[in-house]
Amino acid sequence: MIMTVKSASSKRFFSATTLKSQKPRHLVNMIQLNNEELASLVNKAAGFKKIVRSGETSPVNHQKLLGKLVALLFSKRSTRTRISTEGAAAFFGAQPMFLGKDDIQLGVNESMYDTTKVISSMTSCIFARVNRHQDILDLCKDSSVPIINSLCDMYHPLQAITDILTIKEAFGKTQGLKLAWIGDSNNVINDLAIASLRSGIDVSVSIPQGVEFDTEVGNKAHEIAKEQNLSFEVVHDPAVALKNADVIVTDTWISMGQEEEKIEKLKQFAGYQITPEMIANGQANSNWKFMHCLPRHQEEVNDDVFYSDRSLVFEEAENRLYAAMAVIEAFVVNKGDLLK
Ligand SMILES: NC(=O)OP(=O)(O)O
Repeated sequence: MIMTVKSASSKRFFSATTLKSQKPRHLVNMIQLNNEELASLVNKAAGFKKIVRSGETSPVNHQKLLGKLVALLFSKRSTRTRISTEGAAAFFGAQPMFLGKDDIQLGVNESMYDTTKVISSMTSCIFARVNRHQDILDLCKDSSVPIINSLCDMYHPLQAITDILTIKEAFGKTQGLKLAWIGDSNNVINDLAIASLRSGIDVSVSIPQGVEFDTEVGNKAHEIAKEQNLSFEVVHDPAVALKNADVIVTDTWISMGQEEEKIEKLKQFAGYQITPEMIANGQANSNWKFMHCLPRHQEEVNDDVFYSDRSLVFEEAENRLYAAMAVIEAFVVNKGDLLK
């Protein structure tokens, strides 16, 4: 039976329930954004950087989430993600609330479903740092406020937005560049590969023999590359990836929670430490720059590269703040309208 809404009070009820049942837009990974949306987030981040760097107070921005809570549901430790998301929340006038794994009932006394319902009922968004990608998907399913993936085993979208901003600042453009990844197959390169291709950057990923690149991400990367006449490849020889590269990137080989694999990983990654000799041997472009999302370990890059004037690592770390601001504005203040 179809019921028509007739009375004014019914109409009010109808619209209120419709509003409440509207699903928020979440930030899961770079696959879910289109090129324009990513570019808009990067431009927004650059705009916030100008505001913050100029020292100007920004009363309009500081009011946008005044009196609201921003939850940081973190089951893993963090320096950059925690500082940048807390800083971004404060910039918009919100109170950031850090909910570490020893702070709340989740996982000990309470299910993810109940926790999600409760946290989202009292906050304006949830930055979630979890172990499994499925946890992000579960949060998205049950949350009434935006979930911002703040790292899971598959993706790290806040880092990818940051990295595109950092590349754009360093080169004045993104189109026409080549990015070489020399390292593990992990959450950072999964999102960075997609974000780079969405920004007009060719991508060459070098991972050791025996390490697999994620199939779904690889397929999507090839699809975007084909659409945009770009190149995406996964190779096992760092010299192949480095040939004509403008941006050279790596990350830890031993992710949080995998510390017991260290000895095996060091053997598997022999020859993967980024050094000036490796870069010269690979014939990177003369204007090459180095990036690393941090924290860094000696085995993946030596000091001569990491602390050189080619290294963008600390600019990149600071840019995390502006990426988090852009994401809060787009997903929370503008309710998922990323082009606004
Ligand atoms: N790059 C990054 O996510 O750093 P943290 O783990 O310190 O947040």
